[in-house]
Amino acid sequence: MTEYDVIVIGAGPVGENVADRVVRGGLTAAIVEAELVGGECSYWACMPTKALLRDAAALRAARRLPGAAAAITGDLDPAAVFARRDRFASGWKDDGQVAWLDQVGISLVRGHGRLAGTRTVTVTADSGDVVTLTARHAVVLATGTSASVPAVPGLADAGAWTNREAVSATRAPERLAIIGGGVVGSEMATAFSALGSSVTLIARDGVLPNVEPYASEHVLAALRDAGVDVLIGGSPTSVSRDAAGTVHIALADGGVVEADEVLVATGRTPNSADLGLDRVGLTPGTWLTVDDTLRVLDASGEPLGDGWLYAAGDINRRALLTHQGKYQARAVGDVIVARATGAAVEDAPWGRHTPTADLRAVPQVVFTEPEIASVGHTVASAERAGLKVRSVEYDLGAVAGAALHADGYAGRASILIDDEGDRIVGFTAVGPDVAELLHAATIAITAEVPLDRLWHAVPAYPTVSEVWLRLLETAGL
Ligand SMILES: Cc1cc2nc3c(=O)[nH]c(=O)nc-3n(C[C@H](O)[C@H](O)[C@H](O)COP(=O)(O)OP(=O)(O)OC[C@H]3O[C@@H](n4cnc5c(N)ncnc54)[C@H](O)[C@@H]3O)c2cc1C
Ligand SMILES: NC(=O)c1ccc[n+]([C@@H]2O[C@H](COP(=O)([O-])OP(=O)(O)OC[C@H]3O[C@@H](n4cnc5c(N)ncnc54)[C@H](O)[C@@H]3O)[C@@H](O)[C@H]2O)c1
Repeated sequence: MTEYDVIVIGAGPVGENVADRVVRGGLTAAIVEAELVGGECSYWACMPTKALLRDAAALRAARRLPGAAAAITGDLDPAAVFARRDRFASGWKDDGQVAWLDQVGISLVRGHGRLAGTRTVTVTADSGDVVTLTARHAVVLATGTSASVPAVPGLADAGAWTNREAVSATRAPERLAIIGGGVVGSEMATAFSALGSSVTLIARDGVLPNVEPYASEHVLAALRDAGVDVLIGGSPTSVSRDAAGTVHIALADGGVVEADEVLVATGRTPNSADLGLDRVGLTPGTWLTVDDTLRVLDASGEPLGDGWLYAAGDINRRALLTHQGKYQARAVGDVIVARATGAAVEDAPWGRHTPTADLRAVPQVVFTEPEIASVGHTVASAERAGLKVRSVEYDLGAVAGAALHADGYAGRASILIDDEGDRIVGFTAVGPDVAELLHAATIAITAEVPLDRLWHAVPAYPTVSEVWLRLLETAGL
C-alpha cells in the first residue's frame, strides 16, 4: 500500500501521537522512521536520563531522614543504576513500540523520509530501496532535533559526547567535562557526579539561565556542594584529545579543563536538513514556522499550498518538551480529521485544535538536585512580553509539610500575578521533590482561576502544597 490519508515523518513521541489520533478519527496513517520507533525521547533523552538521576535522588531523600539514613549501609551502585537505565531505554530496541503501532493500526515504513512534492514522500530504506508514498489529506513533519555542536576548533574531532553517548554510557568516566549549563548540562552534571565522575560544568551563560534566578542559585549551590566544578562564564575556544586519550578544553579566559570525556550540551538543531524541504519551496536545515493549527507557513507567511503540510513537536520550536509536543500532536491529529471529514475546525485561542498552552502555560520539571518546577512566565520572560507582573515569593522550608518531608528542607516558590492582580501568569518552585507541585499551578494558569477563587482551594495539612496558601497570604489575600 502506498497511499494513505495521512503520512507522518518521524516516529518519536509526537509522530506516534499524531498517527494515533488520525487513526482514532477513522483515517489511515503511515509513519516513516529512519531509526528507532519512539524517537530521541525514549532512547536518548527523557526516560533514560531520569533513570540515571532517580537512584541518587532517592538516596538523598533517605539521607535527609535520620531513621531512614541509619538504614543506609552502602553507597550508590552505578552498575545497578546503568542496568535500570537500560530497561528504561528498552535495551535500545523498539519491538514494544512497533507492536503498539501494529495494534492500533498505524502502518510503519522504515527508512529516511523526504518530501518529494505536494502530499508526496519518498522513503529510502537502509538497503537503498526507495518507495514513494502519497497522502490523500496531509503530511506531518515530526522529525525532532539533534544535538547542536558549536563550531569550536577541534571539538568535532575530539570524540565529544552528545546526549546520545551520555545517556547510553556504560560507566561514569573518571573526569567528565560538560559544555553548556542549560537543562541537559545541569541534569547530566547532577547524574554523573552522583555516579562517581569528577565533573566540570562549563556554563558560559550561567547555570539554567532561563529559570528564575533564585531557582538557578539553589541548583548552582547544590552542584558545588556535590563537588562539581562550575565555571560560570567559561567559554571554550579550542578542544583537542591527546594520544593518552585526555581531552584538553582551552577557555577564553586562558584556563584549560582536562577530562576523560567531554559532553556537548549546547542546545538542539532541527532535523530538517535532509527532509526534501527544498522540493516544496522551503529552506532545508531551518526550524519550521507554523500557524495556530500547526500548518507549515511558506515565505509569505501563508499555509503552504492548500495547507497540506503540518509540523509538530521539537521541529517547530514552540516548546522542546515531550509533553508539549504530544499535546500538539493531539491537536494536529484531530484538526486533520476535522478538515478531512468537513467537521468544524475549532481554531480560536483555547479551541480544541489550537495548542494555545504552548504560548501561555508550558510546564517543565528540571530533574536536578534540587528539582525546579515551573510553568508560565518568569519575571524576565514577562518583561520581555511587555507584561506588568508582581512576583510573590515564599520560603518553602518554612512550610510545615516541607519541614516534615525532609530535615533541613531548603527551597523557594513564587507566583507571578498579572497587573490587574487577579490571575497567576507564572509559577516556579525549587526544592526536593517539587515536581508534583507543578500540575496545580498549570491548572491555575491555564484555567485563569481568579485569585479570590483560588483562595478557596485549600491545601491539605501538612503537605508541601501548603505553600499555595502562604503565597496567597503573602500576596495580601
Ligand atoms: C538529554 C535530554 C533529556 C530530555 N528530557 C526531557 C524530559 O525529561 N522531559 C521532556 O518533556 N522533554 C525532555 N527532552 C526533550 C524531548 O526529548 C523532546 O522534546 C522530544 O523528544 C521531542 O519529540 P519529537 O517526537 O518531536 O522528536 P524526537 O523524539 O526527536 O523524534 C523524532 C523522530 O524522527 C525521526 N526522523 C528524523 N528525521 C527523519 C526522516 N527524515 N525520516 C524518518 N525519520 C526521521 C528520528 O529518527 C526520531 O525517531 C529531553 C531532551 C534531551 C536531549
Ligand atoms: N527535564 C526536561 O524537561 C529536559 C531535560 C533535558 C532537555 N530538555 C529539553 O531539551 C532542550 C535542549 O537542552 P539543552 O540543555 O541542550 O539546551 P539549552 O538551550 O537548555 O541550554 C544550552 C546551553 O548551552 C550554552 N551554550 C550554547 N552555545 C554555547 C557555546 N558555543 N559555548 C558554550 N556554551 C554554549 C548556553 O549558555 C545554554 O545555556 C531544552 O530546550 C529542553 O527543553 C528538557
